[in-house]
Amino acid sequence: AQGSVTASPSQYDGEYDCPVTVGTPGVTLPLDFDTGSSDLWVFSSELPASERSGHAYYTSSSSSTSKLDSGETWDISYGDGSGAEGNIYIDKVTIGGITVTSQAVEAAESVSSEFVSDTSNDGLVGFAFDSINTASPNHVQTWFGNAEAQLASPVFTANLKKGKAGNYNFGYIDSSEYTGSITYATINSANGFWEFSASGYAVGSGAFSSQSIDVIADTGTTLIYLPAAIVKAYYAKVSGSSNSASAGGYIFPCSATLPSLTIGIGSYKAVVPGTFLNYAPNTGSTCFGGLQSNAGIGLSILGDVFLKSQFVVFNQGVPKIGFAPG
Ligand SMILES: O=C(CCCl)NNC1=[NH+]CCN1
Repeated sequence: AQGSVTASPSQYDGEYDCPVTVGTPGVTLPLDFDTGSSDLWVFSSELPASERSGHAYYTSSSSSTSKLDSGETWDISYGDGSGAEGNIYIDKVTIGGITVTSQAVEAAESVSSEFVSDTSNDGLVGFAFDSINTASPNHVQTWFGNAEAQLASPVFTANLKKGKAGNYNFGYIDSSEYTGSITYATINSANGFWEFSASGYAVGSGAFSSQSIDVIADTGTTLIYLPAAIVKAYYAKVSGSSNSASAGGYIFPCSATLPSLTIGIGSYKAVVPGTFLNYAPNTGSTCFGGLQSNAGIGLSILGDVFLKSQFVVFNQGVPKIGFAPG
């Protein structure tokens, strides 16, 4: 089998949400596909009504195929401080025409304020490795982990776009979605992430600095977070930029022309256009950068600002990750 699903950007490309059908009869929810986590959870009838407002949700008792995963709970916290927790049902989950008949569906009993106010999604689908799934006392498998047996190849691809719909594909690599060739990096999945070593960086037309940068590819994080020294070198080329405590990161005059950012993957030079690095308006005539320091995060993250400039292959079989111009 193979499948494909549309990925729709929220405002400012903050996240990319995809339709996922759960239960019988199916309820279709827009879920945030997240390669930085490994829980599939949904807004549910078990939430207080106040936390469900503005959201669609899953009602396990209305699904004839739902079965309580007795004794199992989940409780997740994300890098941005948001979180959710609840209990678990086993039910049917279909994405892009591929159905997993016994998927652990983590039903939310409580969600943090970030999720209540983010009405773009009604939950997340984690596409990282099972080792960081939060279900307890037993891990549950990701949807992709369960779907792999149906796929010709243990791969999914991300073809995210700036300001318009893109897509995720499952089980195949569509050569019409990229140009040139795909360059792969070996994945170290010890921390449960799609983690690899980038080979260096360049700012605009400047010299490429060869250095190993430990990063994760994370569709669930909006921006790019790199070591402070690299970020400082980037904004040194943006006149009027400053690292603003009140804004929570680097800002600059919205009239600034931003240099591109090149990230090395092996010998491949992945270029993020300067326009992608003006993330969104801040206050007044200042704008907030799509590249920020990883200080306090503990690792570097290639989030959507980077990923939407590339075609990305996530191969869980090896594991390895591949990049090509989108
Ligand atoms: O939590 C992280 C960072 C892992 Cl280091 N990414 N995934 C995500 N999902 C919602 C907000 N962020």
